[in-house]
Amino acid sequence: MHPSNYRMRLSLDFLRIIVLPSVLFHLITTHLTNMHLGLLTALPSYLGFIICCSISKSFLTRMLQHARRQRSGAKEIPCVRGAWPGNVDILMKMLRAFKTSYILDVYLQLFEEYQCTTLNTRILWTDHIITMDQEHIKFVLSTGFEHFWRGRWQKERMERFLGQGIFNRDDEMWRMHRGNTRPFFARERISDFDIFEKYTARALNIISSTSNQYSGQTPIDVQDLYSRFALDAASEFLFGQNLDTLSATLPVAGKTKMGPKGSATEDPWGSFASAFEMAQQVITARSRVGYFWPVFEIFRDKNAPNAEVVHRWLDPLVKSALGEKERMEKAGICSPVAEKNFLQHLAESTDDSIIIRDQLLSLLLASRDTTACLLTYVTYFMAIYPEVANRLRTEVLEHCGATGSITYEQLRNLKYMRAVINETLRLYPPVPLNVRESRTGCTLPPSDSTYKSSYDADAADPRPLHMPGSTAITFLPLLTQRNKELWGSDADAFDPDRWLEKERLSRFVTNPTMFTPFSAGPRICLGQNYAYNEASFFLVRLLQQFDTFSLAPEAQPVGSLPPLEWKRRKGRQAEEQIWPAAALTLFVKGGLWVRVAREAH
Ligand code: HEM
Repeated sequence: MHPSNYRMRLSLDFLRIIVLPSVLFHLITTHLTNMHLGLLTALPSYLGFIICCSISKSFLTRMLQHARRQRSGAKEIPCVRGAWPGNVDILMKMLRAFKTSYILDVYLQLFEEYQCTTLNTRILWTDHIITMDQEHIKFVLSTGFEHFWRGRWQKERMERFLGQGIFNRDDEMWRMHRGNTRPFFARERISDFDIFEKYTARALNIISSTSNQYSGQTPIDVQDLYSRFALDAASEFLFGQNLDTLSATLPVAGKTKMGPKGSATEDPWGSFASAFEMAQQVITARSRVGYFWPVFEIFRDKNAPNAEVVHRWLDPLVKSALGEKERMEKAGICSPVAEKNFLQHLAESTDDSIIIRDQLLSLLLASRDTTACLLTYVTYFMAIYPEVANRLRTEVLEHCGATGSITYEQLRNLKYMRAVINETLRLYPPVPLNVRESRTGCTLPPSDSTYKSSYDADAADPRPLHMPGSTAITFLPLLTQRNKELWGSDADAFDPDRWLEKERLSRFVTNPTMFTPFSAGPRICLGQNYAYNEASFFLVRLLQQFDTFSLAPEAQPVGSLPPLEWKRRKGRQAEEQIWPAAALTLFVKGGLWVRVAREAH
């Protein structure tokens, strides 16, 4: 069934779970037993039979899973035991926590409670695995790649927005996209910094004029600015046209409303950004509700209006690329791949405008929100740790001077800059959680060492674990990358030196999958080096011009400052001065409002 047809899927489930058992019950009572049910007894009897069928099916599935486990010598993934049937209380707790708790804390609490790093939440009797286990994440992404795919449920949630793009397809279609996209991230393409130079200059001009360079009085939402910078640069890099969002209306401190992620401006660009972000929020909300989300969208696909706004921006670009291709074909001109941009190359590979548009949108999503997130959190750290900004600036001035062009080699020599970027990606990975689905049942390797010395005998049991088939697995790099067992007792602290000191770095060198901000295995991020270059380039220019960054909490929109109760909790949340939140990618709720200035002359 096509993933966009979620209503049909729901109807078939209704038939399977409710209608079929009812028909069966009717046949049994009327034809086999000649029972006559009165009005009062009919409803509870039918209901009872339906529930019995579901319980029997669940029991049978568990028996089969047990047999498979016995055969493979694997143990069962520990299961959350809620107080209410179907773990409904756990579902309610999670839904509440997603609104007010620190990012992913609700999962961390479950892992701590059950003393394990992989758990089955079994909400509404449906297996759903969550993991922060480094070994299991490595298996899902890399060593056991063939056992997993994005799967039916994820496609169903994302179809209306991301359609047939690379993030929403598996197998043949994914391979086609990956093969088409990879050449555009070759070293020579991503080391040409002209595009970064152009858009960095525009973004820094905005900072200068908005924040009044020498006094830095006016706060600016840098998360919004970085999103525009990343999108404009990516649009020129990918399809040779600038979406020119840096020229559109900017958010104004104290006056701008809070959008789905950060600030929301009221102009055509604002409506695009809002729809783009809202679509991600809708997908996230669907995954939180789980398998039954279509029940809440029977009459209205919540992503239809968002997709429409976003498509309205992209469709003319696709049309023009297909038109250009036709003209070139008629004129008998065939230019080599090296001379084409990504959109032209995509148009060469297919005439299907929907596939082209979906892939274009996927790449815009990949490049805008992730890079903006990285730059936003680096700026946050420079604001709360001025010594980090000073050390960065000293390195920049030493290797790149105060002006002049920047080369790939110069960026490579900025060791402290790379350490700051990595440390930011460790604590705030732009993709903090992700989901896959098992194709068939398989065996996960034994858990990592986190709870090996636990008092809980089951946690210390070194056997592998049985992963049921057709089951979703949510993995949480943000928690793995803050795991004290892997990173040491100071795992929650921002300390770029852990990437520079040989002994501390050896933890990661001997075990690289404890740090996977760009994912791992066959689906590893294609834009990794592009992102490192872009972020480093931007930071060099930023630090050549400015040296002081300070948070402006009074400019944050109402409801976007961290709740006071976080102060009483352990870990980073106790000292957090912003509210990290996630909707596919990580962001700062309400935007990151800072004053940027130049004190030194
Ligand atoms: C700091 C910046 C970035 C981070 C942290 C990041 C992270 C990731 C992650 C975690 C994935 C795996 C997603 C999944 O499998 O579900 C991914 C995939 C991908 N990323 Fe990035 N990304 C960044 C920047 C970029 C940029 C700038 C581009 C392109 C302009 C890009 C293009 C892609 C593509 C095409 C994929 C899909 C790969 C596939 O499925 O085969 N990324 N990225």
